[in-house]
Amino acid sequence: MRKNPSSPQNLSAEHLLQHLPVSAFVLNARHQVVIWNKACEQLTGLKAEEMIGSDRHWQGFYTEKRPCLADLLLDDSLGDVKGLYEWAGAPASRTDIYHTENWCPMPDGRRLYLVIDACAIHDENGEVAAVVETQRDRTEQRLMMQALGDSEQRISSILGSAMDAIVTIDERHNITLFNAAAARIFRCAADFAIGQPFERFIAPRCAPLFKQFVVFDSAIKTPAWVPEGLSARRADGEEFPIEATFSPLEAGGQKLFTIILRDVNDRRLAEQKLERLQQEKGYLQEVINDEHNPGDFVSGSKVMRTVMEQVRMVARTDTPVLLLGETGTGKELLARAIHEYSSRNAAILVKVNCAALPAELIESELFGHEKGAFTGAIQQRKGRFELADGGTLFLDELGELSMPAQAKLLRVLQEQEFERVGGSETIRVDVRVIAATNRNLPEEIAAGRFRADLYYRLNVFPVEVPALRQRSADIPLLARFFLTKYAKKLGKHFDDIEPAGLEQLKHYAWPGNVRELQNVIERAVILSQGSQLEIPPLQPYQDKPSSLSEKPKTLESLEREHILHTLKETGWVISGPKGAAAILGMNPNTLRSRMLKLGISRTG
Ligand SMILES: Nc1ncnc2c1ncn2[C@@H]1O[C@H](COP(=O)(O)OP(=O)(O)OP(=O)(O)O)[C@@H](O)[C@H]1O
Repeated sequence: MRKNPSSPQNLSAEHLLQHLPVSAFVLNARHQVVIWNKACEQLTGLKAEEMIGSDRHWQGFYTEKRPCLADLLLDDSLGDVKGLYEWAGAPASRTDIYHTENWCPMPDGRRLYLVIDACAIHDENGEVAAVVETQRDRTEQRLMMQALGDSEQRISSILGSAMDAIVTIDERHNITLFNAAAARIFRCAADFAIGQPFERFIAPRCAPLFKQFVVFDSAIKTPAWVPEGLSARRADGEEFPIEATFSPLEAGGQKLFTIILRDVNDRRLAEQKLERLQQEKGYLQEVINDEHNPGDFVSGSKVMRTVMEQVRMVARTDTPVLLLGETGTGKELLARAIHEYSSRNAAILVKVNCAALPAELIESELFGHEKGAFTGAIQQRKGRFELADGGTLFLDELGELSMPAQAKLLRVLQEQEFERVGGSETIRVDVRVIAATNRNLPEEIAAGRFRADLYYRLNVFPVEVPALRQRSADIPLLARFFLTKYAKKLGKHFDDIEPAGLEQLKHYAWPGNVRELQNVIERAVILSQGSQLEIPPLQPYQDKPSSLSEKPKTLESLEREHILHTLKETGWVISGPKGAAAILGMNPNTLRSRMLKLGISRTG
């Protein structure tokens, strides 16, 4: 007993307060502590002897001076309660108990979440004579609630961002949880779905199968994965195949089932898109590695300006274009220009070098193949026709196309549809075809190597690209264009081409056309030291005059001899600035395929 109570009634009340298992203190009307009970000593660490008679009771709960709930009640200033407490009940009538909650920095350094109640004691005149305040430590519960709230938030954000539909059902099969993906997949808001039987979202014919997986039996503890055979039904009635996992779970004494499912069509579409993107990426990589740039087409001669006019005109249509001309005249560059000037330029131009492909692979390259269509076809592959859908397909070296591939190509051109090798599905595409060849197709037709009907189909708009020797006005323009290009690439500078060299260029026959000129300039840029580009002597090109007695040689045998001769000169080096391809003015790949075709090999 710290204070002599004035009456036996008070004695028992004070005694009761002192031994109350709840922390409590009592203030008189002058805010002085009159009781500081044992539980309060324990909670605050402050002794009753120090507190009784003082107004330092706030020190038990706060590090800085501020009113406690008991002070607010005494001063009748409960209006301030909201700003001072983490949580406060609405101030009620004077006789009521006031309820607040707060994080309190205790004198021993702990931070406690206290539930604080206070109540006024009135004298016989109805004046407030004292106030009792109690404090209960609810830190653990508060932290638990916080952790629970956090994990609930985390779970709901995981559920919300999951790509798969996540649905929970109770024993009556009624939906209790329906995440955002479920709402998207089933085309139905969660508010609408929750409470509905899940059977509503299962294709009716699959309901019996569904029931087999949702068995509320406590012996079943592991999830069941159903990869196929189940179909779901969207809110609008549309059915779709699903793969799903059914997992039994018990939460809060309630038996539930969680169903995680995804639209298999969505997955298939995504896989197809990915595959297509990968193929396109591979193809685009080839295009990037290719140095062609349609913006860099040099044409100064009258004849080339006419060609360019034709190209611009035909570009606006979907007509097939047949580019005819010797090797290296710029046919591919023109094909790219046609694509760029056309309305298809947002899609890609897909090139097929018919000469660089073994005959048996051309069909699979053009039309794609199904998995297992032939040895090595380990997966389905789209052909270049499919890749070019919406864009342009450029068939380079058309004259090298095999007869079976010609027949297929003809069908695509007529019907814009085809089947993959080894497949039966008919695929429709919207493709504009540009073809190029340096062969004389009427001669090839006569020799039975090219289909006449395909020739007439493609020959709707033939563009003759003249040989460089027929447009000598272009030679200085092209030579200076290549000079700038290679000097920049090699970090060199030249004022111009030396006059004698330029004359030589103008009078040379250029059997390899622009490609050969380009190679000559590239080599000159590498070798020249002065301010003028020196052109090395060019070997005059002349066909060996065949003696009258000699049997006239075929074009093919002449070609074979010429390639063989060049290869021997380069020591069988094919690519690079000093390789046979550069000297012959051919693509190294084209040269390799010509060698294959003509049976030229080092050992042979
Ligand atoms: N008018 C031109 N302006 C700029 N560069 C050109 C021009 N014509 C051709 N070229 C360049 O010459 C090289 C050969 O051109 P391209 O590949 O277009 O010829 P092609 O006729 O398709 O040859 P092939 O029949 O051997 O496939 C390319 O590097 C190309 O960039």
